Parts: sequence; C-alpha cells; structure tokens
Amino acid sequence: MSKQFSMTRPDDWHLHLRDGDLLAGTVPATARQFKRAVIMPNLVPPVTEVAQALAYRERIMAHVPEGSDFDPLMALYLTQQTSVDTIREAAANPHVIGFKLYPAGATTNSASGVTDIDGLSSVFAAMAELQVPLLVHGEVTDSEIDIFDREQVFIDRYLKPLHAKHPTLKIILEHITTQDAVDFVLAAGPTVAATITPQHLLMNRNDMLVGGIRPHHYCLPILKRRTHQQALQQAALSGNPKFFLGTDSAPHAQDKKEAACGCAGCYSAPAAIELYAHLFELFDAMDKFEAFASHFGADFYGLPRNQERIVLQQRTWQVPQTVSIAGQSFVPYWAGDSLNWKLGDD
Ligand SMILES: NC(=O)N[C@@H](CC(=O)O)C(=O)O
Ligand SMILES: [Zn+2]
Ligand SMILES: [Zn+2]
Repeated sequence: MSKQFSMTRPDDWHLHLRDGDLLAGTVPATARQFKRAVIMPNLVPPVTEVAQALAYRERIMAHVPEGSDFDPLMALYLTQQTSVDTIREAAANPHVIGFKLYPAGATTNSASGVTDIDGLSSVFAAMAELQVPLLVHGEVTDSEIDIFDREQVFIDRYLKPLHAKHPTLKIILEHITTQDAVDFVLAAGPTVAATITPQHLLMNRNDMLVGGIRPHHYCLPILKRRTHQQALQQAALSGNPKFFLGTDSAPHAQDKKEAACGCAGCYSAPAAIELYAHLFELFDAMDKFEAFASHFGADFYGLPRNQERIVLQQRTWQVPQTVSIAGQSFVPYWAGDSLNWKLGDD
C-alpha cells in the first residue's frame, strides 16, 4: 500500500472563481479539496456591495457538487467610493469575509481600484473597529516603478504607514513575492499576515523567462529572483502562523494566455493541495504542512478550524495538459509535469 498523509481539510484564503459558465469548472475544482475559500471580487463589474456578493455566492453555490459542503467566503471590492455603511453591512453578514484593496490598474480587472489610500482613512478606521479584514494586492502601479520593485515600494510607501495609523486593522498581504514582504509581515504586529501561492514557492523568474517565455508562469505580482523565492519558502516552512495558504488560482483561457499580450494569472486549482504538498515534501517538512494549509488561515481570521479530514496518497501523477470548461481550453499551472501526492483514490 502506498504511503498516505491525512490532514484537516484545508481552506484556500485567496481564489478567483470567475463567473457565469466558468463556475461549472472552477467551483468543483476547488471544492474537491478545500472546505472554504475567499472568493476574490474582481469581476466586471466588480463586486462592491453586499447584495452583489450574496448574489454571486448563490451563483457559486449552484455549482457545488453533491456531497460537498464547500463554503465560499466573499470578499468585497474596495473602491474610492466605499462607504462606512457598506463596511457595517459587511461586518454583520457571515458570508462576507472582508474587503479587497486593489490599487487602480495593478492587475486583472482592477480599473475600479483605489487611487488614494489616504482618502479612505475613515473606512479603514471603521474596518478596524468592526474587525473587518483588509485583503491587499500590494503593488504600486506608477509607470516609473520597475515591475520587479512594485511590491517592495508599495510596502514602504503605503502599507507601513497604513499599519502604523491603524494598528488594530487586520491586514492580509496577499500573494507575497519578496523578502521585503516577509520582513514586513514578521516585523508588523499580530494583526498582519500573508498568503503565499504555489507558483511563488515553486518557481522564480528564471522558470518564466529562461529558454523561452512561459506565459502560464506569468502572474501578478510577477515571479521574482531566486533569493526572494527562498525567503518565501522559509516563511511557509517556518511554522510561523502569520503565513498561510492562498492559491490565487486565476484561470484565463489558453488563447488569452498564449497571446502577444497575455493575461496574468496561474490556474492552480486542478492541483493546488498537491502542489503545496510537493513543496513541503521537497524540503522534508511534511510535519509543517497541515498547519500552513489548514490551521493558520482560520486562526488568523478568527474562524473555527475544519473538523473533517482529507487523505493524500503518495503516488506519481501528471497534471493534465489542458482542462476544458464551458467549451474553452485552460492550461493548468504545472501542466504536463508530475507531482508525488494525489488527493483521494482517483
Ligand atoms: N494574480 C494574477 O495574476 N491575476 C489575478 C488577479 C490578482 O490576484 O492580482 C486575476 O484575477 O487574474
Ligand atoms: Zn492580486
Ligand atoms: Zn488574486
């Protein structure tokens, strides 16, 4: 019999499910492994109000497979117009997890994002008071700042002052990519944490650019140099509860990725928990895996840990070259490559 690894069912603290026909593929892909997921609101138009989030949640629930008790936790899109009333309404709704800050223009569908962080001070104060978390895409968008420096500059310019001004505001720095982000999270108070994606743990910019350009490894914030990758690996493997799982699984159709101007985002959901297991095993740190994947995120958000368990089997399998959703082809992250752990019996 092959080796098995049993763990508390994990949660994905950063996920893009998209909308419409695509939910038929994206929802089951995540629900097979995760109990809960934070659903990012960067639709067109963005999900800015509680009523919109609840309607989106219903569309998601319609695609949850039989027998799954998948629970989507909805993030609202923070705009320059977000009101304190909306914060209050969100705080009172158990299906809403927090607000997502996208600097305007930073990433996919972020045109409605925030242009003046200082101008939202009363909103942040209300969020701190009501303990509504702020989820942050931490990159500046100024054209004169190099794309590889955009996270570090955002931290120095905006995040440090924001945390200093609102020390009780819960901040999750999403999909961190640099040593600077790790250092910031470590130095900040207990209200600050970070999610880390599989691609930023398993790859650096060489994997995207050496020997030919690999559009399926292109996401934002962009992969950084190897020393930054190593800092992220250290953080994830350290057992520090400020760092936890968030895939940032972000599907774009194959023809939108393999294009002269390709979209940013890696579709990791088809192999997400297995990708993280691969990383932890690579570093002989499976003893640290369950807490990173299944405990620390829930603890930080103040939610109960999941009760049920999943079992990974130790066997080699290949991530499919493509998956089809609603008649469109998607290339999963790690397509065609092997992994040594597989969830379930299939
Ligand atoms: N990460 C990405 O590269 N893309 C995400 C948006 C985001 O999380 O920034 C997407 O929605 O496609
Ligand atoms: Zn983002
Ligand atoms: Zn994202």
